[in-house]
Amino acid sequence: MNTIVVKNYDEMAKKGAEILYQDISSNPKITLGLATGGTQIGVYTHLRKLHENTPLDLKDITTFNLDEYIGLAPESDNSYHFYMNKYFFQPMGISKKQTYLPNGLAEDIAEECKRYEKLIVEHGGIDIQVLGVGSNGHIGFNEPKTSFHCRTHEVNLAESTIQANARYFDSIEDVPKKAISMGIETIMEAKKIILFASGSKKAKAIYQLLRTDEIDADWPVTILKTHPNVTIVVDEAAYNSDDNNQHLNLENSRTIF
Ligand SMILES: O=P(O)(O)OC[C@H]1O[C@](O)(CO)[C@@H](O)[C@@H]1O
Repeated sequence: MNTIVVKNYDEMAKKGAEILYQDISSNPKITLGLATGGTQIGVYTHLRKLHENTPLDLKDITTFNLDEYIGLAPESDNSYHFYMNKYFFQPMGISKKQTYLPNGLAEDIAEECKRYEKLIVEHGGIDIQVLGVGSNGHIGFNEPKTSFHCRTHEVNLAESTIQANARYFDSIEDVPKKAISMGIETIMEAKKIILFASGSKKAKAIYQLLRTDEIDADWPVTILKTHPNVTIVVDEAAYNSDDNNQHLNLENSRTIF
């Protein structure tokens, strides 16, 4: 794993945008796996600025998102369809036919999950998967104890995830309790993974990833230790918890301040 530690959220976002800009420039037919959440807003904002300065050729890229809430229409301003249009697709000038997200309104969710998996395969798989991490260690919406072998599937969101996401909704009752998420196996098939984390709320998850040798279903993010090409861009607050300072295990990693 290549670990890049930066000062704060803004530095994480800039570094992340630079990496993505480089990867997209070197492969105009790239298939990107994309994430949502507060972590990625800065990354997408900086990527847009780089694109405005020196435009990328984006007409042949394809994107697949990690997840979508079940029961939210694409027009709902809390849906991940809405988020992606607002922060990425529209500002970058990416057309609808290049982008895929799970349909949270599908009548048959199991069928929708199969359809989504098939689409990914038909596009030759994901070249670069962007990930955030939940404070409970989830990747996509794969909550603690999810099988490492699952493919795109229906998820019951953990109570801590519902609480964490409540900040975007009028009330906690409005937060969806279910989602469709790419499975851990689906994520792990990406050729390259780049994970972003910022803030002390993510420190426990980052500790489990960087400072223990275990691959632990209680911390889904720990599966990334088995992927051959992972870059982690993390800020000091997410990297430097009290626990993190005690057990340094930085083999195979490179740290830049
Ligand atoms: O970036 P946030 O808002 O902390 O969310 C963490 C992660 O959880 C998710 O919302 C669930 O997929 C991701 O989109 C995000 O990367």
